[in-house]
Amino acid sequence: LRDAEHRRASRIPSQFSQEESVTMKESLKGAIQIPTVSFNPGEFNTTALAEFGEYMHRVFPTVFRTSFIRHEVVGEYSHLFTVQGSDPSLQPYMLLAHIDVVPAPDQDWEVPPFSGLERDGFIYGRGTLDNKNSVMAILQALELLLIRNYIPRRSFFIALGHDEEVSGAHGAQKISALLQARGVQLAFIVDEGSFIMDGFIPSLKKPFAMVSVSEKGSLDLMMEVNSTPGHSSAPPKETSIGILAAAVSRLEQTPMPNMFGSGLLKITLQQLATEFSFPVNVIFNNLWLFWPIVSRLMERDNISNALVRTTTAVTMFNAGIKVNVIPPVARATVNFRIHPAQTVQEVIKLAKDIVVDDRVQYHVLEAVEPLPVSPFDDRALGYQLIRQTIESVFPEINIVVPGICIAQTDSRHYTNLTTGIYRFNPVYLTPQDFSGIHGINERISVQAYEMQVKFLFEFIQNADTEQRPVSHLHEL
Ligand SMILES: CCCCCCCC/C=C\CCCCCCCC(=O)N[C@@H](Cc1ccccc1)C(=O)O
Ligand SMILES: [Zn+2]
Ligand SMILES: [Zn+2]
Repeated sequence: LRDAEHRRASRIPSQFSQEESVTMKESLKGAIQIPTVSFNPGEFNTTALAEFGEYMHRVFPTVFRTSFIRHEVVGEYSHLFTVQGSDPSLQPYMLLAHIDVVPAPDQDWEVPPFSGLERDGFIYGRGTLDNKNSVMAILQALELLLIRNYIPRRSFFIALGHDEEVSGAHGAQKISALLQARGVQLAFIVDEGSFIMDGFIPSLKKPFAMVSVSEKGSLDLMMEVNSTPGHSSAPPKETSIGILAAAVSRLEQTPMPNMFGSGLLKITLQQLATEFSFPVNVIFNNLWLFWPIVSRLMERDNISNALVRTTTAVTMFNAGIKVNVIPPVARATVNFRIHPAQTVQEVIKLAKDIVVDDRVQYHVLEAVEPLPVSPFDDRALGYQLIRQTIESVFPEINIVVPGICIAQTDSRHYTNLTTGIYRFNPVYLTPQDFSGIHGINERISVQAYEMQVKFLFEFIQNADTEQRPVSHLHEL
């Protein structure tokens, strides 16, 4: 008990000076200005990635000169930090983020995407939400803690991948293998993949925090139709293009089954019920009765639809060689995002059953099963630490709920090291902000970024506990 009291007394308050606040936002702007773009698997801006490594040394000097922090470059441009805690009996955890960004053509942006310009309290640029905000906030929080002479009790790792946007094969996958070879097992991981949701449910005015405890899988299915080439003046009834177009159209017109009944979403909505007024609260509290209506309503919007089913997106279509030649081959690639209650094999079978055309051949280009659901009960240390930290840093947030990440994250490469994978960025996100991720005018407010640093500053200290924190939010 004396130890607990001592720790409480020696806790470092998350207050930053004016000068520190200015420095942290300027450091983020500098990070945005380095165009660490991933174009295709194995095709990166290596000059920018190397520059980013040097930049981290420059803006976080204390992190790099601290004796109990080991820094390693993995896969040429990814970074692994091992922060040695003072108590080896506590199982380590890991914070994840990625350095690379998707391309951003200048066109349509209000400010150039790699300018890091500040306008009306927002920092604009590619990576401000996905995911240089996390890279910089993690290291910034650690730098500020170290300056205040902080020594962690619990060891932790920081893994910064350089190719998340094109698979993570050279970064996260290599770091994962390295840690496995060292016999590391983690208590939990925190990665990107969810936010404090603001305005995503029309009848819910108050924001809520969603911590994603699972993530959808994916399947890139290439469909191919071959036909005999010839002169276009005497065409066959159907060409390879026509056959394939009809096949992909059938896929688009026939959504995969609604999995609302067998998913985590029911728990998400049940836990959210208290936030709604009558009659929605009654409906969400009695989903055993109302789930057919709710699941239908969720299909209406693209984002909530993505939560209830495996989605089908025809993303590539290539065919034809000349205006007057019957095309010998037509190819289309369909990107399915697999609901956690389904498997890759089930989705392939469903797709074939929808197309029902023997002339179509199928090639699996890439397939990833959905990730298992990480524990989110009262004993789940990672989940409860996130919840506790939200409670102290964002006291205005009434509720923290478990959810599903509709995209994929680098965390999928670390399932060998832990069963506790939590995806959460402590940043408010509106549907408009969401459209900036991989879109145009991606931005973060200066205040939101400082709150993210504050969250991590608190979280790292909270993780020094040996017990799971007691949850005060949302008692069932
Ligand atoms: C009732 C609750 C409503 C809540 C609505 C939830 C809305 C979703 C909001 C935010 C989710 C943001 C996720 C951001 C993470 C993006 C990660 C990403 O883009 N990953 C890539 C990885 C990848 C995969 C395959 C090839 C290359 C890259 C991706 O998934 O495409
Ligand atoms: Zn990302
Ligand atoms: Zn991304």
